[in-house]
Amino acid sequence: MSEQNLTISMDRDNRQLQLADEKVAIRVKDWNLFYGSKQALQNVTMDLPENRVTAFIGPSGCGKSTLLRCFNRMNDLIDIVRTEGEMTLHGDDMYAKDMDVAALRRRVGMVFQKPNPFPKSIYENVCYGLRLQGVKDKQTLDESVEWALKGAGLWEEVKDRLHDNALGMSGGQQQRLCIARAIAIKPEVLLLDEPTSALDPISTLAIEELIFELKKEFTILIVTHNMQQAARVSDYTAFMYMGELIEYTDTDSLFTNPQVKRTEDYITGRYG
Ligand SMILES: Nc1ncnc2c1ncn2[C@@H]1O[C@H](COP(=O)(O)OP(=O)(O)OP(=O)(O)O)[C@@H](O)[C@H]1O
Repeated sequence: MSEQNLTISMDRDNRQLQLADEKVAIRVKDWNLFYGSKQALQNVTMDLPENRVTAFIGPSGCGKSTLLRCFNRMNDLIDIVRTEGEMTLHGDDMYAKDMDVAALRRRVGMVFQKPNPFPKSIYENVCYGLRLQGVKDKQTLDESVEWALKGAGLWEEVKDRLHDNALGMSGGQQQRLCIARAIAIKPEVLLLDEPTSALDPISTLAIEELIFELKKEFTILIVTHNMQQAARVSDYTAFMYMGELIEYTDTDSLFTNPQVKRTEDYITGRYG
């Protein structure tokens, strides 16, 4: 585990903030990403703190999801993608030639915009990753399913119907199930890509409350279109524009006292 202090840096104007009490989960240095000849991320440098929620905001197409997908190498699945720069997870080079990508994805779990449970029982959805890892012991599986469903705030609602098909649940329940499935294998980092955009306000509130609880155990990185949501759930916020990290600081400062005009224009609704 890295004991490095967190440095939030913005090279463009040489402004640096030191948050001495934070530990770094992911360190990104001079990161570039190209889709073919089109550059989608430009010289992104940032440290992402452990056991905190960091939100990525910015107008459509600014590269939020592309950057999030770099953290578990999901972009490897796209042939035309090329990357440059450094990315480490607790000190380990995530893009090293000998990095086992499946192992990396166990350390960095992901939840997508639309809930995507498997057409299996609630129980089997949650223990899917553990079974893949070869866990067979029923008591271990039972305990993990209960732990993950409690962690995802779903246990009381489903404990009497664990063997029902997950597709019979509401959208909000399905998304919490996907969170339970992701945390069941105890990743270090949880990536949430607009996790509430397909949900109603009540389910959204449940997920936001959950995020607050989950950061006690996991480092959480969330992409959201919704600035109020970023302000409500995150400790730090990164504002991106056209593939660049424009401003990155604690959420209160970013929303109340942005240092860059482009950030101010965005959060005050002048564009986006
Ligand atoms: N698979 C792909 N192939 C080519 N270009 C892509 C691909 N995925 C994304 N892009 C381009 O990369 C840029 C960044 O897209 P990305 O989806 O990361 O932005 P975003 O900020 O998450 O947008 P949104 O908020 O609309 O989801 C856009 O110009 C997009 O068109």
